[in-house]
Amino acid sequence: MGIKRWHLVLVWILFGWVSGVCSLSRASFPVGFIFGTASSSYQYEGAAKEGGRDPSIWDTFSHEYPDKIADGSNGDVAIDSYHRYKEDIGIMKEMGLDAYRFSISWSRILPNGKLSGGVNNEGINYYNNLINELLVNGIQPFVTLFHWDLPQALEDEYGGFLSPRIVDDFRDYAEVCFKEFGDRVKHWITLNEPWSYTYGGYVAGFLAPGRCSDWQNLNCTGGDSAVEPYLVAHHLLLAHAVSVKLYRQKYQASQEGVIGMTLVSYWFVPVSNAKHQQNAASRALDFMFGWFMKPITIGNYPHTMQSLLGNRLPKFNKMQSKILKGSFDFLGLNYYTAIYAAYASKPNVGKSSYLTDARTSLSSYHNGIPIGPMTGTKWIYMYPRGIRDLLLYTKEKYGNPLIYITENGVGDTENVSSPSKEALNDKGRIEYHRRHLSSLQTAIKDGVNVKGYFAWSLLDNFEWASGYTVRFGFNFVDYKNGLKRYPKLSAQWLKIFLKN
Ligand SMILES: N=C(CCCS[C@@H]1CC(=O)N(Cc2ccccc2)C1=O)N[C@@H]1O[C@H](CO[C@@H]2OC[C@@H](O)[C@H](O)[C@H]2O)[C@@H](O)[C@H](O)[C@H]1O
Repeated sequence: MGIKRWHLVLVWILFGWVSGVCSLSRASFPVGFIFGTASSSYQYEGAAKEGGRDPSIWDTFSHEYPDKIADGSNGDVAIDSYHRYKEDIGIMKEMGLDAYRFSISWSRILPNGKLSGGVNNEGINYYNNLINELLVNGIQPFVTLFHWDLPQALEDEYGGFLSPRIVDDFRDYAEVCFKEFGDRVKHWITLNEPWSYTYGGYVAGFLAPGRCSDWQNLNCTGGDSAVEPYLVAHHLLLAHAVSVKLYRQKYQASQEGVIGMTLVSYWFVPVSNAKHQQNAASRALDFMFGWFMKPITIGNYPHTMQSLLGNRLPKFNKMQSKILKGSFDFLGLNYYTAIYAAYASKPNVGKSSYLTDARTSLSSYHNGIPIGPMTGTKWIYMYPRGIRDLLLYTKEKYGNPLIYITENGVGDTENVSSPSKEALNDKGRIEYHRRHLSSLQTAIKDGVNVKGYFAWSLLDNFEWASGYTVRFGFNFVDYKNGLKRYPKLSAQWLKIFLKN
């Protein structure tokens, strides 16, 4: 019996359906949806002692405590983007990216952190050149003002974000950036992941300035994990709020840009449907995401934090609450992974710490089973559903704000030092991003107001406590041979994704 005409039609329809379902691409997203990559100044620039830049706390931390960095490295040279930004922008253009998220080094603009210390014109020139090169290549700049590299001078003078004095200094720094770059920068992000800066720098001590309670035996440089995290977060929020107020009052009308903050959160999965376990997951979300999202939405901290922390949680006065409330035009959201949350009772021994304040126990495993497939990064288990769940939660709990996914990505820890076929064959990264983009597409269909996605990261770079031992880039950087850039398989995949 010959193939009938209707057989061919059926095969054609089936092929179309299968390829439509399996072949996710730019066309699967709304017209105008922005695709970009993200980076940060200390992780990419290098030129630590060039161009008039003074040290940040990361220069000090990595040099004074090399044992806190997996390979004892630092960002003195990093991947030399300070000198190679034109080449790197050429890579973005070749890949077909729409935008580039980068951060400004505060101590490259204001070397001693304060306006009174003088503006470094070489720093202004560098970022003008970077912004102009992006624009002539049709790439939108999304600019983060603070991605953890605080001027060391402010840490020395008054303890950095431990002091309320940081609020005015941050506002002055922000104003220099609005003034110098705001005619071309239309998307401002005040802070990157205030939770990570606070947790890593003042609770667990693995990020600069490396503070935590002595009794936690984490080899910290001093500190108090029960008090300092809440002070630092309070001042980060106030620094954000006064800068947004300044931008809106003095620059937004003429420059027509928008301003927000980037938060990171795990998605927390309760270990069972029992009420006390669901409450534990909700508390965990409050202590990581709500800690910052509630203040910028309603002007105060989550009730769970207020009731569990009492006087250890600073209070906002009326004016502070007023300028915090609604202090974002868009929310930047960084998502990497999910984690199980279970109820934990108040520890009857030992002292208080952020680590135990939420009365939750967190683990990537439950009954010996991981929450998702392991990846090349020890704390990242693949859980793409979590990006959708976190977005739906934000939509329902916080009034469906405009959101950009400002970071999503995964690192490889294979001990590869040269651009071998194996090193460039990063199928795991393609799978990670494809699955998270598919989940993001579902969230958009669910009505979440998300308008862009930035992958972490364009290039392998200095990964904080992991140094150069973890590679997140779509492009391989050969640290042993002139920092040459090589596209990985994922760069080819993303280029095709963006073309269709
Ligand atoms: N790194 C973070 C969040 C860190 C939150 S803390 C997280 C949880 C965790 O267990 N670890 C690993 C860890 C925990 C304790 C001690 C040392 C290392 C983390 O780093 N966010 C974004 O992630 C990106 C990827 O982060 C890497 O993740 C793998 C880590 O090994 C590496 O140090 C870190 O840079 C960074 O490059 C961006 O600058 C940053 O905005």
